[in-house]
Order: sequence, then structure tokens, then C-alpha cells
Amino acid sequence: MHQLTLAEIARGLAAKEFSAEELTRGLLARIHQLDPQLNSFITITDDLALEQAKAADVRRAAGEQGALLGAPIAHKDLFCTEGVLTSCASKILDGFKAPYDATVVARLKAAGAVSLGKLNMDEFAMGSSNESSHYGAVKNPWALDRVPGGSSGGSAAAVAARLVPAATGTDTGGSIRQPAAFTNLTGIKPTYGRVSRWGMIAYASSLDQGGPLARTAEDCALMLGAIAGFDPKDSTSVDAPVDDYLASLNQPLAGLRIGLPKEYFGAGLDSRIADAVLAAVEELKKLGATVKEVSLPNMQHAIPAYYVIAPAEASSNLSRFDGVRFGYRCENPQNLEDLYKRSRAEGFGSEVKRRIMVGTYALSAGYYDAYYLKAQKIRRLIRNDFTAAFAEVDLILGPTTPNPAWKLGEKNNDPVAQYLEDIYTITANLAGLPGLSMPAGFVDGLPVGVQLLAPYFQESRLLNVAHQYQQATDWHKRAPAGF
Ligand SMILES: NC(=O)C[C@H](N)C(=O)O
Repeated sequence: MHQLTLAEIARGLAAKEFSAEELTRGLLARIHQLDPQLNSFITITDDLALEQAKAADVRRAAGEQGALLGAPIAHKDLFCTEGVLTSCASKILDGFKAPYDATVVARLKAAGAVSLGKLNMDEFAMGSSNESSHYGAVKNPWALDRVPGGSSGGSAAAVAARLVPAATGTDTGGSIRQPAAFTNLTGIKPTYGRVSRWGMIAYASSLDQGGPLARTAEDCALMLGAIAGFDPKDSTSVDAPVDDYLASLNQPLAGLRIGLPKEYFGAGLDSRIADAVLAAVEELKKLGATVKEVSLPNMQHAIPAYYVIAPAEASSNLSRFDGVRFGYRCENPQNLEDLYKRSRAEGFGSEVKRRIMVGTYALSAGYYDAYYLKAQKIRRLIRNDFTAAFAEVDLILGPTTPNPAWKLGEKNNDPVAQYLEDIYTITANLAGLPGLSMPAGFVDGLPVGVQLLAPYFQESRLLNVAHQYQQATDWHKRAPAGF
């Protein structure tokens, strides 16, 4: 049963081929058996999952029919889950049980999805390799000596290893798309404002967006349909109707205009990844798409701008972790200042501290204009580049990452080397655009991702193109050996 996609599970449950309880028991056993190799789960909620599965079976027996009713999923550990440990993979939140559900969690719960637990990640979502977690690094099921990507590395590893058919993730600078690329999954970062951030522990609030990681575009469509939509509890949530993502999957691609930004195929890109991406373009041409070159001239400034804005917002957001209100508190504080200082010094890991310091510096008097304000101006230029490109094409296509998954530990001593790996994903966050990564081949047995970017709120277009591509190819069906 673990081989089934979310959509296949939905059909199987509807046809009463198996019950939610059977499915849940099977997957929980699989997680206990196989996850010690991967470390993708921080918390496995066996009892709660079985309770939810039984409740879903009761609802179905009473005539309810929702596609996700009884479907197993799991959540990145930065979504608040009522009564369940929510750590953001940080020692500072060790032992913290959220008092309420994030909107994303609540919506999936209401749809009847069964949560199997909480997934490992980079601490506070800061990282591209899932090595900064307080609970240890996550391993890539395609090569256990390699990183699964980050920060949603636990979500990616668990879904790729068939421990759960789909999972939530969040994407501030690529954290859904890059791990999806490294593990042969499909992942979509929706338009900023499409999915509620309520109850999602904030990293960089003007960039963060939640979304699904799954094995197919169809599964992403199913899950996104359940979590997208206006939420009055998130002031940045957009009050616009949600498309029927499943309904548009089967639209033909004839006449689709694809733009290949020349900056996405320049220096730094592994030529074997370039070849795989161009082969995907050929496949899309066969399906009726036309292709032309476009330009995003300000892309070269994206990494410096992102790595000023994201730490600046993080330094503000993370000030709430003071040793008083949540999670970890140092022993024997001598006074209030000592309590703050030591709780934070002992509770945060080194990458988080680095970003708090960079961000505080960038926002400090005298430097604000030179760094933060300038980065915001670059952000506008990047957005303008996309607006100009989308006047000519419907979709932008390129590699998701410049290189395949690297070895565990390889980039640990050089944070900038790791930041540079985000080159193709962060522009979508800076501009607020939706982006999707889909499997498109292998390099030395390691998965390669193709990234698709669309204008605001055109998630249905991204899912449609990825689904059509997946009807014509089978890269996404390949499973890592041993899982
Ligand atoms: N959170 C993300 O989207 C990952 C990005 N590499 C970062 O560290 O900020």
C-alpha cells in the first residue's frame, strides 16, 4: 500500500479496497522500521493517527466522501499542531506543545486527513541541507551519505522513501522546491498570500509560504486544494477564489509559451543538469509548447538581497524566543538579562545565531539604508524582471538547483557555499511568485528537478504543465532502492 500515491489512496478508500485504519497501521509500521536510516520524523504520533484514521472510517461509513478523508500525511515540524510537540527542529522549542493548530493543519484535519507525525527540518527553516536540525541531519533515501535538501528535508525524505504519500513543507527561499528536486518529488510553493501562514512558525514573514510535497502533480493539486484560500487570521492572506486545481490538470499544452531565462543556464550549472532540463523542454515541445529565451537581468543580485532580507526578518521574528514564554529555559538564571542571554545562547544553533546577528546588523541604525533598504529595492527590480518576462511567455522554466544533492557535511563549514545553491529558487520568493519543482531525470543516480514559474495565482497552470509532463514521462515513478 505504501506505493500508492495520494490520488490512488483516495480512489482506494472511496472504493472501500482498504480502510484508513489499515493504511495508517501499515505506514506507521513502515516508519518505525525504516525511518531510523533516514531520521525524517521528529515525532511519530501513532495513537493520534489511529484515532484520526478510525474517525475517518466512521465518517466514510456514514456517507462522507472527501478525497482526503482517511488519507495519511505528515507535517513539517514548524506547523503548530494542537497538543503535539512542535519544535521547528530547535532546542529552544524542545518540549513545546502548540496550544492550537495552524490553519493548514486545521484544514487538512477538517478534510479528514490523518497526520502520522511531525517531520524533521533545518532549524527554523534556515538551511538547504537539513543538517542544522537539533534532532540530527536527515539522509537522502537516494543516497544515504547525501543531504535530502532543506529546509523541508524531513518532508522530502519521508515522501521519497514512501513512508507517507504527501507532506506539508514551507518555502522561504526554496525549501519546498529544492528538497523536492533532490529526492525526485513534485513540490509547489504557492503565490505569497495563497496559503495561510497562521500557526506556521515565522522565519521571514514577507517570504514564507506553505505548500505540499508529494510524488505527483496530481497529489500536489489535491493537497493544495485543501489548504489554499483566504484566512482572516493571516493579514497577508489574499481574499481571492481558489482555482479547482484538479479540474485544470488535463488541459492540453498546445500553444503554451515557455521562457528559458538565459541567466538560469550560465556559469555554475552542472552541465548534466542542463542536459536533463533541456530534455524536459523537448518533451514539453512534443506536447505542443513553444520555447523562447527570456532574460531576468537582476537575478545576479538575488542571493545577496535574500540573505539580507531573510535574516533581517528572522532577527525580529526570533526575538520572541526568550526563555520565558516557550520551550527551553537555561538553568539557574541569575536575573532577567541572564535568563534571556543564556536561554538564547544555549537554545539556538549556530546557523540561527549567525542569521540573527547578520539580520540585527543589517537593520541597525546607520546600516539600514545600506543593506535592508537596498535589498528591498533589488527585490522590486527582480519583480519587474518577471513582469517583463511574463509579458512574453506563460511560464518560465529552468533547473531547480545548480547541482544534485551534495554529501552530508560537505558544505557545513562554508555557509556561503550553501547559500549559493539557492540561486534558482529564491527569486520566486523575493517576487512572491508561485513555483513548482518536478522530477526530470538523474545524474549519477541522483534526482534532477526542473523548476516551473508562473504569474501570480497561476498555480493551476504549474500543476497542469507538470501533470501533462508526468503523463508523458516516468521519472517521477522511480523509487529509491531499499524503499
Ligand atoms: N527556508 C528556505 O527556504 C531555505 C533557504 N535555503 C534558507 O536557508 O533561507
